Order: sequence, then C-alpha cells, then structure tokens
Amino acid sequence: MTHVPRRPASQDQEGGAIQPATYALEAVGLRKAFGGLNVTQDVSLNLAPGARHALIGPNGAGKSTLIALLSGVLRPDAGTVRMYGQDVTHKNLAQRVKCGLVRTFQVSSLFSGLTALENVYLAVSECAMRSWRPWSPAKADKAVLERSEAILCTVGLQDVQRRTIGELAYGQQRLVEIAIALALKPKVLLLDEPGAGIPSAQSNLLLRALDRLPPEIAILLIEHDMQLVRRFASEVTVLVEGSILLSGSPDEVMKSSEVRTVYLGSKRTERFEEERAHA
Ligand SMILES: Nc1ncnc2c1ncn2[C@@H]1O[C@H](COP(=O)(O)OP(=O)(O)OP(=O)(O)O)[C@@H](O)[C@H]1O
Repeated sequence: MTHVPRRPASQDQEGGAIQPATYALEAVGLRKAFGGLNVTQDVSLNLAPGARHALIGPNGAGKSTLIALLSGVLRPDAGTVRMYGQDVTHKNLAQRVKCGLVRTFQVSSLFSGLTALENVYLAVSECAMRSWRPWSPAKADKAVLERSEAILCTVGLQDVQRRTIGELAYGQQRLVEIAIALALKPKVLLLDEPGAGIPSAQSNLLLRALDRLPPEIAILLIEHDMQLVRRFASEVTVLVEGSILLSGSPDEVMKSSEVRTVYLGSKRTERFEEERAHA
C-alpha cells in the first residue's frame, strides 16, 4: 500500500459530474533539512473538512517538524501549505492562527495560578480582540464568559473550571490546552501528542473530549497511543525518516507488515503490537 493523496469530491445538484472540493488543509511536497539531515522529504498530506486524521511514526520520524511546518513555526525549504485553497506557506504562526489553523499549546504555556476558566477566558477575549481587565471582573464580558464556559463544557471540564491549573490533574491540564485551542476558533486543529504524560486512569477523559470536538473542525492528531488513534481517527498516515510510508484506515495501517517492521526495535513496539493484535 502506498500513499496517494486523495482529493475530496462532491456531486453537483443533479448528482452528475464530480467536482473537486477544497481541502481544509493541504500540504504539497514539503521539504525541510537541518544541515545535512533531511527531516521532511517531499511530504504531501490532505485533510478534508471535518477530517479525523492521525499521524504516527517512530521516534525521530519527523512528526513534530511536520507539525511545525504546517503551523508556521518553521518555514519549509520547498513545498506549499494551503488552507481552504489559500496559500499560507509564507504566513507565520500568528497569521495562520487568524486563518483558523491552530495547534495545541503546551501545559507549560498555561497560567498555573489562574483557574481553567480564566485561562480560557483570556484566549476567548484575545480572539475577540477584547482587553482583559482582571481588576474589574464585574465588567467581564458576559458573552466571552459564556463562550469560555461552553468550551470547557465541550472538553468535559465544567465541574473543575474554577480550580487553578495547579490544582488540576495533569490529564485535565492537557484538556485546558485543547480548550484554549478551541477558543481560537480553529477550522483546522493540530493536536500534538495530547495523550503524552497522561496516566492511563485519566486517558478516558481525553478520549471523551476528543469525541466531543466540533465535527466541522478538521483535526490532525499526532499520537503514540495506538488505542487513542484507533478510537479517534478514520485515516492514519505513517511517517518514517521524514517520508510518508503509507496512509490508510487504522486497521489497514496496523495490519501492515511494513509498519510493523519500522516499529520493530522501537520502544513503542510493545504497545503497537498489543494494539495490532486487536486490529
Ligand atoms: N532544530 C533542529 N535542528 C537539528 N535537527 C533537528 C531539529 N529539530 C529536529 N531535528 C532532528 O530531526 C529529526 C526529526 O525530529 P522530530 O522531533 O521532528 O521527530 P518526531 O517524529 O517528532 O520524534 P519524537 O516522536 O521523538 O518526538 C530528529 O533526528 C531530530 O534530531
């Protein structure tokens, strides 16, 4: 099985001719090298609107670099990134966020002394171009507050929204990251290992939150947890040494002997094999 980027198609009103539709996110021929090391090698990847797509690969495969190229943290040496047909290759991170291309923030970027609600409120109000006045909470904009509460409800944190970040379990803190990303009104959301560091007892919280993300948002999930990938994604792309090895359904990917071979020798092998046994 090889990777062939698929173009979404739609029928016209008579149900006749197939018209090409626009991808939410389209990467074409991305390349990136650090010195002599080719970390991203001619990577093309498409996300249709509402996609649930996972990116997997062994350590050092280039997943984080690809996310950095897609989100505008890094500039590619070659290739193009488009959002809904608009070329965003030369836009930086902030400009891409304004276009609706959002990646999750790290726990370390949260304000640990503020509550979950205050953290999300800041992001919602920033998005709404409003100023935050912590000394006058009575004047806090009701619409911003309601939207912040609704977002926290989406990720399942409504019961703990008034706890400070420092009081939350690590898994809950990671959900606040997702809530902040949602506050920025993403059309495309890049989730960079949301399950990393979450104890298995808390992983159900994450699974439930992922299930409840708005269906119209196209999501690319980078994740090592194959259980999460199977539950979440309808398409999986496998990156190896900077190139796409294959794309397919989770079951197709997990049954692939090529994929198994690249995971052999990796410290992820055991987990992958466990999941594969259930594929
Ligand atoms: N800024 C950089 N300068 C030089 N080499 C880099 C830089 N960033 C990444 N690399 C190298 O690029 C390769 C891919 O790294 P990357 O972090 O993208 O992989 P990854 O698939 O995300 O790995 P992991 O699963 O371990 O996070 C690695 O060999 C890494 O050492």
